[in-house]
Amino acid sequence: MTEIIDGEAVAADVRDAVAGEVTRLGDAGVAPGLATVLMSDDPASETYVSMKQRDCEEVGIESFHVEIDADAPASELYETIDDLNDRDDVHGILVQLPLPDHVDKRTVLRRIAPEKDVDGFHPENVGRLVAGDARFKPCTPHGVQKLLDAYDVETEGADAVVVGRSDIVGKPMANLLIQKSPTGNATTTVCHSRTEDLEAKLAGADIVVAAAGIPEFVDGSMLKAGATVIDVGINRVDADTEKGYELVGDVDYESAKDVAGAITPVPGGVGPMTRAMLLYNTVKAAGRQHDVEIELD
Ligand SMILES: Nc1nc(=O)c2c([nH]1)NC[C@@H]1CN(c3ccc(C(=O)N[C@@H](CCC(=O)O)C(=O)O)cc3)C=[N+]21
Repeated sequence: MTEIIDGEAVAADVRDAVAGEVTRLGDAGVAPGLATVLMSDDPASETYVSMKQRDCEEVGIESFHVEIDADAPASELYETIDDLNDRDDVHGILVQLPLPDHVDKRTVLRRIAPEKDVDGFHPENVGRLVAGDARFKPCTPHGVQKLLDAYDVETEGADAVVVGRSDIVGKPMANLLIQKSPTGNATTTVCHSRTEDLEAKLAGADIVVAAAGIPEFVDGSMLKAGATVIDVGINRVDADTEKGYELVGDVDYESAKDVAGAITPVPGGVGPMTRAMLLYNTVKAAGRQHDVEIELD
């Protein structure tokens, strides 16, 4: 029987643990705060940011939201970041991606104080992750790690294939999987758009992390029987539904679910975990900024 990996349930456990730490911070006189910055008219981005605010409310984290006109000059975003960097009540800062074309992402990500970079995208934090001394693990790969751990998926000695090489998911995911740690020690292959024979790479994979951003890119015929399949894709495709779209992953769920040993659904898999790990990083950030020990593993 294929196990369906319940991201909502594991995320709820993470939120419970985070809420406990919010209480501990409160006892120490600290109210953890997360700032979200949205500079985009994209409806999906708006949805994600409002979900993050709702999550904060649920666990008792203060949330602050700044919206910047998508046509505004980049300087407006820089000034916003500088202000948030200086504020004592803001412990984490998330600038929602993607940004408009006239705004240089690298410059923006470097401007966020590394201590408040709860996405883990600042080059200093990327470097620390690669060096095995992460300050903040990026939320999506960290969430995947938590899912694997919650379902006792053995990574040590496993052959893992990450499909996708983005800075946000593919690269940090591969890094975590190869690290010397109880949730690492996997032999990891990273595939991408220029990979010659994806099928051959996937055929031997015990763990597949699909993060290519292409709807239903991986299908069941490519998988090894019993593989653990983690679907990071959250693609909105046009459909005859109330909203006018439906969410599909990077994995063709119907064909994959009978071959896989365990699989994450979309929605309800990795997405809720990404949001939960953002709360986790925010509480960690607040603890460090106020010298309060945070007990989250
Ligand atoms: N600076 C930055 N940090 C991010 O972490 C970041 C970002 N920018 N830009 C966009 C992506 C995307 N992302 C999602 C997180 C959760 C869901 C999520 O919870 N999805 C639900 C369904 C959501 C729905 O119904 O539309 C699920 O999969 O069950 C989706 C998307 C974070 N991102």
